Amino acid sequence: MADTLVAEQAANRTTVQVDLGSRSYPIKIGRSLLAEAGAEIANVLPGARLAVVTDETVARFHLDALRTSLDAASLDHTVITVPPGESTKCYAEFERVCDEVLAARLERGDAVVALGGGVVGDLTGYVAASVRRGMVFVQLPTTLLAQVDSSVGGKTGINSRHGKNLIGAFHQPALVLADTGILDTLPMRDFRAGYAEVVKYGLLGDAAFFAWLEDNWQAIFSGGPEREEAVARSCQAKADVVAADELESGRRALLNLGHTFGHALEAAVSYETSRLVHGEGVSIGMMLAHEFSERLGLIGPETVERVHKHLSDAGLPVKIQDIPGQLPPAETFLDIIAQDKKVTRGALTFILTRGIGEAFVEKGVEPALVTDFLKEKLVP
Ligand SMILES: O=C(O)C(=O)C[C@@H](O)[C@H](O)[C@H](O)COP(=O)(O)O
Repeated sequence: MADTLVAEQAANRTTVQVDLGSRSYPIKIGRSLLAEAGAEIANVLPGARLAVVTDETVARFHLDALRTSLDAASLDHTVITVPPGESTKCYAEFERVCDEVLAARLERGDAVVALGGGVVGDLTGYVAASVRRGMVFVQLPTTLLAQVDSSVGGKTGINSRHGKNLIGAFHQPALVLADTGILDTLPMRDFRAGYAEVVKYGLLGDAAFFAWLEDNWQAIFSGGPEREEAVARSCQAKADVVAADELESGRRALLNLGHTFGHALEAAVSYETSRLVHGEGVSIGMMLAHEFSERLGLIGPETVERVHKHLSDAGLPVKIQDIPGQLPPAETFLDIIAQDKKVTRGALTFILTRGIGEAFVEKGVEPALVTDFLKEKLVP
């Protein structure tokens, strides 16, 4: 997966390039990048005006630093603040942010800038994709999850009452700046949740990376240089997949490992982040994908056990019972899964695996098999 590595190392910075022809863009990774955001953005978008979208929590910690940097680069900007949490990915906030961008009279060639985690990035990207039929989009991800996954690849969108991310567009950013220094102050629950997406890259296509994570996860958590390496390797893995299949007509679906079950779990708790955040859903979802693969005779118990051990060593939830409170029956999960974007002509699609690093896309999975499996997994 890393054979097209195009990373430049300079002054403890790494640049991973997402190669998409005229829509190619760099992901810059390293400490203190937020303080340089003004200069970086001015370099890519000279003279642009900006709408910075952020949430109230991120604004409290990081907005001043960004504004100082934008002012120093003479970048005229307005700030739009949204509430924190998954419920912000909704029609009402989408409408409000679009209207505020228009009220600020930004032009198509001006930029909408996401300062925040996955929720802010997904919502802001969809605003950027929609206002004036497509404005320039810049990602300043402030969580591990956003730095290794959601800020890269151009999936933008909001949730619907019918499911997660069901309304959206592919709209690539022009620039991603991942300031890894910000992760020092990220709450541990959010760091862990982001780590689930890091593990995903190993599980889906890079057994050596998974083994490296088994050896180095503590250094990643404690902020050693392994952290930057994990972010860069994750971004490179994602960049390779996205460059090969931008619009998810095939291989990109591998990035959805753990997400079919995970999204259903998030919907089942009505996106209440006190019960489950996205990365936790992905962790349980990846376990379920491995257990389901075992059920289908694709892998043995030792593989399931290895994945279970690593995720639980890292403090991530690994079973449905780790989610507090009541959950709906298996049939309700099936209804949610039937709305998944990977469903083709009514056939359920899952990302399954033949081993660590050997995930594959399986179309036409028998619904009864999934229901029976979930019934068992839901037993308290
Ligand atoms: O970028 C992708 O492609 C992914 O599937 C990455 C996922 O980790 C991410 O959560 C994505 O937003 C989920 O996509 P969706 O199409 O299942 O909504």
